Amino acid sequence: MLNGTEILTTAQMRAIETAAMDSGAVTGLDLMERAGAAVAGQIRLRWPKPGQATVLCGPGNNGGDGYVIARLLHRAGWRLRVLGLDNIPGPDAAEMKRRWCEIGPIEALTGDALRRPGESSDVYVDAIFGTGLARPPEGAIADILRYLGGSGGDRAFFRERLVAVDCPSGLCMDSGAFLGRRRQPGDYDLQARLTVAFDSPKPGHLLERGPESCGELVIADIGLQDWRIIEPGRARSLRPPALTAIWPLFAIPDRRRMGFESLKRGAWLAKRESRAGHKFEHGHALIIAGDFGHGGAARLAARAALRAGAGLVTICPPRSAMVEHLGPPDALMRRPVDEAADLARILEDKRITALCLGPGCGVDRAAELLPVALASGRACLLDADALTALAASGLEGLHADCVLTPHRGEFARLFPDLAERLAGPQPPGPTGDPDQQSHDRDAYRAALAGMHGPAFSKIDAARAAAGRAGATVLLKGPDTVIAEPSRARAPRLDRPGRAAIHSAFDVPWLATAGAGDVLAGLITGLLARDLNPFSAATTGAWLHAAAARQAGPGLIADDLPERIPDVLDQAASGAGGDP
Ligand SMILES: NC(=O)C1=CN([C@@H]2O[C@H](COP(=O)(O)OP(=O)(O)OC[C@H]3O[C@@H](n4cnc5c(N)ncnc54)[C@H](OP(=O)(O)O)[C@@H]3O)[C@@H](O)[C@H]2O)[C@@H](O)CC1
Ligand SMILES: [K+]
Repeated sequence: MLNGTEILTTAQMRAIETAAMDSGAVTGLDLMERAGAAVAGQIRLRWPKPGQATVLCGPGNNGGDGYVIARLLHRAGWRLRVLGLDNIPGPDAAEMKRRWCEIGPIEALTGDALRRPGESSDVYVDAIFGTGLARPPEGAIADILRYLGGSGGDRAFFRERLVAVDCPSGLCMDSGAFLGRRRQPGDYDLQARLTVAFDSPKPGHLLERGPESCGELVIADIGLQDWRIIEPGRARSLRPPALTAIWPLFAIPDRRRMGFESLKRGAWLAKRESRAGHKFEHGHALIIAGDFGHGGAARLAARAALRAGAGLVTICPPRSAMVEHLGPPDALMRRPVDEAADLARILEDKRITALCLGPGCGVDRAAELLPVALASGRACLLDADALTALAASGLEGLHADCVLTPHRGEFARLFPDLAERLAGPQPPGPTGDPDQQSHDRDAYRAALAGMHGPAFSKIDAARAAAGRAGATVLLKGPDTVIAEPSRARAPRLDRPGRAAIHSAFDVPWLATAGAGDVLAGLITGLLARDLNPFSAATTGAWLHAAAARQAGPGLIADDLPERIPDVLDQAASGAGGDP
């Protein structure tokens, strides 16, 4: 069975919906009715006393959901204003529109109508665009979206009252970017109080602007689960390869969907921990440290590697910095490494299974040791200064057992063109000029080539980077994306490997000095234990945020490794649904 962690791209969602309808078991009308009922139900939960609602309906099926919501709220005693377009939508939305018209009028969906004095509502339902948004909103609709985002000075007013159907309109569900806008937080970006999405989270709910714009995210079950499984027992849906999300599930109301992949993996880790065995069966990790006075980063990494369950961990500073590492933990071993030859000698011991290079290392030292580390063929976690050295070497020597953990700045040093695409404006939408439109659409489609959605996403960037590096890439952030290179025998750009999103927007205190070093150590420990690079990176990211969640605000990086036993314990006992 699939679990609540799987996210679906908009293309996968459409494929599943089509498969369900083609089977004859449900109709599009059934699905739309369920979707609308889910949103109306969530509104009634939060506003138990019927009030006034304004429902804004767009040209497609998202608008169709809006007409259902209007009908169901009306039935529950709400006063309704429905604003819509005079287009002829697809058959399901058209039928829902017809059913609403038997109840009440539809006003034109214009900024003037929305702004009309004396028409204030308790709830505004944004059913303008959903997963079908294909290009930046323009004209009257763009004006409406800006107004809902606060261009009239009412930002706080709408933030309290806006309920988004499937997603806030204008937000690209494959990237979390507002189409046609700058990637940075912009003025008048829509911010909903509540977003009710259907069946599964989409990448856009979890990436970039998505989490803030969606507000509280509720995933509503609309009965599509039978069409999400190709092979029983495998959490894979339709091609392109599934994305998995490891994320805090506090917003998902259905507890049955709370068993999730990382929790299971945590339980598995803890189980392995309790299995009797020799320490070497759990691997041996080397953590390279830097000059005197810079050893804290490597010590944090070493402590984390121990907590992640590596059988042995050795920290390797230069001889002159040895004294800095003489304190606890006593479980840590120490060996000096002054130059590349020292490291090569240590690596003659075949029992060393992984090494971590970068935290507090210094760029020159990292550059000297990097070729030996890579040539050893051991699993390598490369972070911080090692990434700078790697960028200078043109990614030379990387192999499939490497994990790179760049933040945005390091990513830009390693993959400047991808970073530029990621930061740059979205492909422009067609202009309002009818003579220009077909030309613009072609240009727009051309600009989309090579992306999996309407905008170049962090997933696209991480996947392209992993493909280029031939290694697993973990692009850090509150919306960490992890991508592995294609596992096809000959790497193919059109057959990327797995990707995961780890959403940790709920633990802002994790952005603290040394936290990245702990993450590097956790992943190194897991690599040492022979987890494959993708699993080590995703599990490490989850452990890291779970430990931060346990520690709470006021966290310093030193606290993180100490929380790992509790996280594993809870995972093993199946408790702590919100690890
Ligand atoms: N998946 C499911 O299981 C279920 C999905 N359901 C619902 O369906 C939603 C998806 O519906 P959808 O595919 O009709 O897309 P939607 O978001 O309504 O927009 C498409 C319309 O907008 C237009 N358009 C696009 N961009 C534009 C622009 N910038 N400016 C102007 N127009 C623009 C586009 O026109 P076109 O590109 O064809 O010219 C088309 O007419 C989904 O989010 C969910 O709410 C539920 O009902 C049932 C279960
Ligand atoms: K919407």
